[in-house]
Amino acid sequence: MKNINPTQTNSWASLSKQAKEKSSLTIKSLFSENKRFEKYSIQLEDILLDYSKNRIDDSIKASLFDLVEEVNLKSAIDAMFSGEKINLTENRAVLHTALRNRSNSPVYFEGNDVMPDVNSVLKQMKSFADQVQEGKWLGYTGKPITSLVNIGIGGSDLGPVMVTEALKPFQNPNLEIFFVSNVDGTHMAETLKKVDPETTLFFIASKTFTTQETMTNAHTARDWFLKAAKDDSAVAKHFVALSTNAKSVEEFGIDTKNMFAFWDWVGGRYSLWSAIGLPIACVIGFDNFEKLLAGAHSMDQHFRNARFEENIPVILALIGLWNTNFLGATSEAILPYDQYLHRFAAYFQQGNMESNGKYVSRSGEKVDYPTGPIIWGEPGTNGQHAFYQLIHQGTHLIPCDFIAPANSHNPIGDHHVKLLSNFFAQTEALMNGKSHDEVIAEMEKAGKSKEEIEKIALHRVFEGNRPTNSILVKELNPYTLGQLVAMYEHKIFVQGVIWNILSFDQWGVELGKVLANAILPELHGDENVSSHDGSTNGLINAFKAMRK
Ligand SMILES: O=P(O)(O)OC[C@H]1O[C@H](O)[C@H](O)[C@@H](O)[C@@H]1O
Repeated sequence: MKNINPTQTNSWASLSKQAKEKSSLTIKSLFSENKRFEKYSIQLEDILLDYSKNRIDDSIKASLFDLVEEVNLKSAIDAMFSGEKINLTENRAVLHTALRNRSNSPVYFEGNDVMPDVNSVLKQMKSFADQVQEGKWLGYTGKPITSLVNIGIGGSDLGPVMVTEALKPFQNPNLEIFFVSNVDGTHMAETLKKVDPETTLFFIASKTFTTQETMTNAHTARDWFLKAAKDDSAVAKHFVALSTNAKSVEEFGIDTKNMFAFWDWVGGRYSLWSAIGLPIACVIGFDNFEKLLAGAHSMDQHFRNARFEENIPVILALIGLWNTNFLGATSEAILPYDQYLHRFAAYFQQGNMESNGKYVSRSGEKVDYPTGPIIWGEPGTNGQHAFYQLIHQGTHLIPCDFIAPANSHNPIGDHHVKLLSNFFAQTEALMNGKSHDEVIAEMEKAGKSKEEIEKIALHRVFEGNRPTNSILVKELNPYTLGQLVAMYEHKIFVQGVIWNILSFDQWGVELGKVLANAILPELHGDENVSSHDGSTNGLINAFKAMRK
C-alpha cells in the first residue's frame, strides 16, 4: 500500500475547488435531471442503495472516483484480501474476509493457506452449536442448556449482541442469550439473577484473554457457578472459550477442547465471523450462521470485483468523505427503521471510530484534514421524537444513512407501512425542507393572523439540502445482515485508505487502561493519594472519603 497524502492529489484539488464553486448547490435542483434516481442508485441482490439525495453532481462524482484511482485503492484492496500485513503497527494481516470465504479458494498468510484452519474451527462450531440447538449439550446435572451468557467486551461483545438482536426472529425459542461486558458488577449481578447454574453456558470471549473487564467477569461467573456445582470438573460443561490465546485459556481452567480458536489476523471489531460468533451460531443455528457468512462473502465479492462506479462500499465511502472533508460534517448518523437493528449504530460506532479515529498518517505525520466522523444513531421512529430536530434545523450538518426492510417479520396491522412512510418522508423532508414562502402560505391557509405568522414563520422554516442515503432491504435475514455488515466494514476500509491512516490498530484505547492499572492499587487503603495532578488526586481522595 502506498503512502499518499490525499490532499496532494489532483482530484482532491478539484474537489476543493468544486466544493467552493458549488457551495450553493441544492440536492433538490439536481433532480431536474429526471434520471438521477436511476443514475445514483444501485441494487445488489436484495439490497438497494439510493444515494441520489446527496450534494453530489456528475462532475463531483467523477472527481471522487478519480481520487480512489489516485490513492491506488485497487492495490490496497488486493493487499488486504491477499494477506499482506497492512496493519503496520501491529505487524498483522487483516483477513476477516477469509473467515467468510465460502468459495474456499485458498487464502495465503505467510505462505500458508488459512482455509483449512478456518474450516476446521467452523466444523467444531457446527458440532457444538448443533448440540446446544438440539438440547443435547447437557449441564452438570444432566439438564439441557437453556441460557447462554457471553462474557466479552468491545469486539468480543458488540458483534454478537448486534447480530443476535437483529436476528431474533431466527432464534431458537428454547434458548435465551445474555451479554455481560461492563466490569461494573451490576451487569454481572443482574444477569446472574436471571439464570440457573444447572442450565447456563458461559462463553468467555476474548481475543487476547487478558482484557481486565472480561477476565474479572469470567472469574466472578466461575465462582458463582462453582458455588452451586461444588465440583471443578463441572466447569467443562458450562464454560467455553473463544480466543486466540490457548495458554491463558488453559490457565483459566477451561479445557482446550472447549476452546474455539481464531487468529491474530482477525481484528477484534471484525471478529463476529470467527469463533467469536459461536454464541450467534448457537442461538440462530449453524445453518443461519453460514447464511450470515454467505451474505458477507457476497459483499466481499462485490467489493473486490465490481467497478468502483458500481461498487456499494466504495460509493458509500466516497459520499462520506465528501461530506466530511468538503462539506464539513463531523458526524454521521445510522438510522435503522427496524427495531431488530437497535444495536446496529452502536456496533458501527466501534467499527468506524476505533478504525478511523486517528490523527496520525501511515507515514507517522499528523494529518491536516479531518478523518473518521463521530458515528451515532438510534432506530427510527424513536430518533424522530428525540434528536431529529437537530438534524432538520440544527447548525450541524449531519449526513444520515436510513436503513429499512421492505418486509417486516411482524406484519401486525398497518405498523410496517406507517414505519416506512416515515422512512420515506424523512429523507424527502431533509432534502426539500420548507421555504419561508411555503410556511407563510400554509399558515395563511390555516387562517393564522398576520402577527402570528410574523412571530412564528421563521421557526417553521426548514433549510433542507441535508444529505442522506437510503438503504432498502427486501427482508432482514442472516444473509442480508451479513451483506450490510460487510458493506460498512469495507466502507471503513476505503475511507482509511484514502485518509492514509492505519485502520486496523487501536492504540488510542491503551493509555486509559495503563493509567487505570496504576490507579487501582491506590484505591485500596485510607492514605491520601498525591502522585497525580490536583484534580485526579482530589477526586481519588474524595472517593476514599466517601467510602469511609
Ligand atoms: O477480545 P479482547 O482481546 O478481550 O478485546 C476486547 C476489546 O478490547 C480492546 O480494548 C480493543 O479496543 C477492542 O478492539 C477489543 O475488541
